Amino acid sequence: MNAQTYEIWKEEAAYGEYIAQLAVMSLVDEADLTPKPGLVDRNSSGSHSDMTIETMHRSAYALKDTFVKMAEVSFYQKPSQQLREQLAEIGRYGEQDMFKATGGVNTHKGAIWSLGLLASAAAINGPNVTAWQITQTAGAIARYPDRKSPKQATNGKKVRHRYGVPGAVGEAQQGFPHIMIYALPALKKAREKGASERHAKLDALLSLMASLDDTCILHRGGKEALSITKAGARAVLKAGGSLTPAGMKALSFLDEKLVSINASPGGSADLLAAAIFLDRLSNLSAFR
Ligand SMILES: CC(C)(COP(=O)(O)OP(=O)(O)OC[C@H]1O[C@@H](n2cnc3c(N)ncnc32)[C@H](O[C@H]2O[C@H](COP(=O)(O)OP(=O)(O)OP(=O)(O)O)[C@@H](O)[C@H]2O)[C@@H]1O)[C@@H](O)C(=O)NCCC(=O)NCCS
Ligand SMILES: Nc1ncnc2[nH]cnc12
Repeated sequence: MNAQTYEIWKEEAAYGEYIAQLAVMSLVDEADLTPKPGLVDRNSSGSHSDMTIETMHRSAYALKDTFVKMAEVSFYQKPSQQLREQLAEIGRYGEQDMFKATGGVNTHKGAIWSLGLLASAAAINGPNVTAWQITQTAGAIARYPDRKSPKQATNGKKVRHRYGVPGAVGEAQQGFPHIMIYALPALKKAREKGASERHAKLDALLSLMASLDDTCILHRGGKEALSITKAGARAVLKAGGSLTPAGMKALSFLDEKLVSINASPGGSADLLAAAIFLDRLSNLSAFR
């Protein structure tokens, strides 16, 4: 390796590491955000009898190498069939690492998918790009088929077929509209109102829950659970969001309701982590 190649290699390795660290930090931030309706947080396990905050942390840290590898295979690439299948293979190994770290519990399967595509897109585009450019690139990768995908039915596949919703795959293929139209604007709006980071993230989560057709909720509780979730999240936002006492009361009511029907907005949680990742990447742009 000559000196110039070594310098390029060093910069790429550092940027891949930076992207992966941001991805892991975003997962940890999402897990730590409290109180979240129906989800694992620092106060409770929500609707999940098999997960705790420690499980979420272990899972997030175990995924660091997966995100590093996804970034590394993406430098100097464009969205392509080959890249899609390389990411899918790394993603499937990542799922195994997650199951090893959690004792077989599915904590972040959806997040490996969404954040994996965004980490790859971030590596393709390099520093100082907008969230829109990254989500568009990620969408272009997701539109290539994963020809080696196992044929067995997943919860998501069953639910997509039954209710005709786009699910995690459609969300990515469309360039993550729920992040661009709901989560990132909600973060911005709350900050403009002077909200703390915690309240801004809670409002971003609620804005996702109010509109997302979350296959995790549909699988566990069907259409009724999804309507309850969307209406409950809208009620919190209508009451002024997590910043106001009335909004917090409505949030606590929604949490109790979701736990009582065993509903979990796991898809919204994943998209919140993805929005935090994009927000950090475009705000920090500290990498030189
Ligand atoms: C392409 C895959 C994402 C597979 O997707 P598929 O639709 O086939 O379904 P699932 O296996 O069900 O996974 C989808 C997960 O995505 C999250 N999600 C749900 N709705 C949306 C949405 N509208 N937009 C974005 N994301 C969404 C959700 O993940 C969270 O929930 C999981 C926990 O749920 P829980 O009910 O507790 O646990 P389960 O095990 O599902 O249920 P039980 O059996 O216990 O009852 C947790 O993972 C959260 O993250 C959905 O679950 C992708 O997985 C795939 O193909 N991977 C292989 C390789 C690959 O391409 N990798 C990535 C390359 S970049
Ligand atoms: N905080 C959380 N609780 C439950 N499932 C999740 N999936 C992703 N984040 C989650």
